Amino acid sequence: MQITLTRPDDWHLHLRDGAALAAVLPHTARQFARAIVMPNLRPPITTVAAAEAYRARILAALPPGMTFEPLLTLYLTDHTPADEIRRAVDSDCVHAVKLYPAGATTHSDAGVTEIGRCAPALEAMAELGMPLLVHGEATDPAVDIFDRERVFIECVLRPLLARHPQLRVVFEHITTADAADFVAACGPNVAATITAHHLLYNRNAIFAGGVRPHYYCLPVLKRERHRQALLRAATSGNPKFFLGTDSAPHARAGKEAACGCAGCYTAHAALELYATAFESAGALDRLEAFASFHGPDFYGLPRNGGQVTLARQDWRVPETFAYADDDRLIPLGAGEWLHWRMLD
Ligand SMILES: NC(=O)N[C@@H](CC(=O)O)C(=O)O
Ligand SMILES: [Zn+2]
Ligand SMILES: [Zn+2]
Repeated sequence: MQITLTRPDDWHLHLRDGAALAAVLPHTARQFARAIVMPNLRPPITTVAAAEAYRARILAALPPGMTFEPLLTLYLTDHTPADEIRRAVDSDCVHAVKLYPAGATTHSDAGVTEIGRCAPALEAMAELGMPLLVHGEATDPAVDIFDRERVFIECVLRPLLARHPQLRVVFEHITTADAADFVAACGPNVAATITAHHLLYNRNAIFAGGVRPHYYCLPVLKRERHRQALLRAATSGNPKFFLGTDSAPHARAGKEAACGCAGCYTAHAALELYATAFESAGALDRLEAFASFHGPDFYGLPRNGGQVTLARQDWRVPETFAYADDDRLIPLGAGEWLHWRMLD
């Protein structure tokens, strides 16, 4: 059995830089025509000039013969000027601006401390139609980690949309029924990405027989009720929900540590993981729209030409991949069997 899809895109991806970039990029470029590339480097990508330089490094790291279009993003700070938004709109390179609440996740320390400080940039974005991508978690350490997304909706996102009703927003990597319901109830200017791992796993995966750092990401996996709500949203056919892997590579030493980094690496088998999730819901026929149509339609970009084929075929995920810093990269599902395989 095989399924053929219009070539998909990844609307939320971490490619890192340098040797790490060179290690992970072929996995994504093999499956996806384009990806929205996150700006949380050190230092973060806060200007169009920095985004253009990063785009050139990504293209230079692409193995000969592969094609891939990186869609860059700017990292919003308390001080992003409206002029930088105008430059981004005029560029062919930058397609969105990313809100990291300061302290919410990996490399977010330069992020936004108080969203009110971003009013000039947000007004320009609302006026010019530049999408705001949101890591939606409350950062008050008193808020329970499993409640951070829900609290963010009420304390930040709902008031933000009330102040800027035209603002185009992608609520990234949603993890709760609350977020899925919120997005579904908003106007067509609000959409969401959903990762494969949040469709496949609930929070038990982090603690199955012992602590499993490779299942630790942010926002953290939630309880089964939420996973089921995400699966319903992803397979609903609603164009507000689309594919964004949040594939977030970290060297093994950074993950398997007393204070391990947040992020799951899924680029090695992204489509296979999504196909597994959609099949579990009896909705393989909805995968193409989620993976290949809803994203470009929201971003106002053309859908891709070309196709990819997935075959019902058992294969074992490698235990590790080569990475940077003389270390290895542990993929999600390392050493486990998958039952779908993308054909070359
Ligand atoms: N998702 C993660 O757990 N980590 C991401 C950052 C992010 O997307 O929040 C990373 O850059 O490692
Ligand atoms: Zn995030
Ligand atoms: Zn991410």
